[in-house]
Amino acid sequence: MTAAPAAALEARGLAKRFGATEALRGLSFAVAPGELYGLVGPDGAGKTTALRALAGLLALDAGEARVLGKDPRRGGAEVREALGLMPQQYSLYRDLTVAENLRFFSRLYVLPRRTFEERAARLLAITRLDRFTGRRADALSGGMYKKLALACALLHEPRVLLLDEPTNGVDPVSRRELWALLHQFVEGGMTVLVSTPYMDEAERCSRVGLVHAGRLLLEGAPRALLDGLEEEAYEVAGGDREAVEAALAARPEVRAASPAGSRLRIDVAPGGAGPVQAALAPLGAGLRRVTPAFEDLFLSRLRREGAA
Ligand SMILES: Nc1ncnc2c1ncn2[C@@H]1O[C@H](COP(=O)(O)OP(=O)(O)OP(=O)(O)O)[C@@H](O)[C@H]1O
Repeated sequence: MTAAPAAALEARGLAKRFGATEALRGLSFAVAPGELYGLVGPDGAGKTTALRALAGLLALDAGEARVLGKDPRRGGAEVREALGLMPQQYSLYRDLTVAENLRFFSRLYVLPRRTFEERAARLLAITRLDRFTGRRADALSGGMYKKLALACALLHEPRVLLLDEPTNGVDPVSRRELWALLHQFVEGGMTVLVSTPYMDEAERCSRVGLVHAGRLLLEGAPRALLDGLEEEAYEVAGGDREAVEAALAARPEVRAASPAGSRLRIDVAPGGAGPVQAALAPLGAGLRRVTPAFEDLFLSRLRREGAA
């Protein structure tokens, strides 16, 4: 008997170059069975390339990908059956209905009819697509389209699910519904790796890896990561924007600044708010302390790495 692998998914020093672009530069992380792990990072960070490597769709230049302890390019049927993938551009048949798309994918997975019917009914119910089975895929909203893609990717009941930016281009209500679905699957014992460019989604994962330029910047449980943030976050309101930005740029305590609607959000070195406030007061601007978010954490770590 072989022992079960400790990690459901493992990326060990993944490296991949496309021409002059180094998409992955030694990316490593592991996802435990039953975990909801978020790979969070901006566009171009290497998230899609990492997911493709784990799905066995990519020849790596260096490093190893493992799914349930197996090389996904050599694991054959065992890996194929265990793994579900929802790529960013999931190719549903746009001129087929919701029900026809599900049936098409069930044939790909060679599911017996009874099994298909039971699973499709359950997936349609939990995605709340059961009222739209006759609607063509090209007439679905962005959120409904993603949910149908998710249902198709789940038809063969994978133990491990890879989702590439499932909430990209989806309205806030559908985003929340998609995350609720992922939590349900994880409660049912599935391992889920999800990539997202939205920093605010990091808090919905049991563990996150912040990715930038093909490497992991930071990894951990969301709350613990935020608690470990050294900088204090503030919002700056009032004053002439240009003058305020110039004053902030001159303050060494200000470690990062980014627009937040009509305001500015800044990360300040511990205890550094006093001098910043003093510099802003003559300009008619002030500071308000806010709860740090993942964006603050990301910017702080980028700056420390000398990448921002
Ligand atoms: N097939 C390819 N050919 C050339 N360059 C590629 C290819 N795939 C990815 N890249 C490049 O590798 C880098 C990482 O891309 P990747 O798609 O993995 O990032 P990402 O984090 O998923 O972001 P996005 O949301 O923009 O896809 C980018 O600079 C991208 O342009």
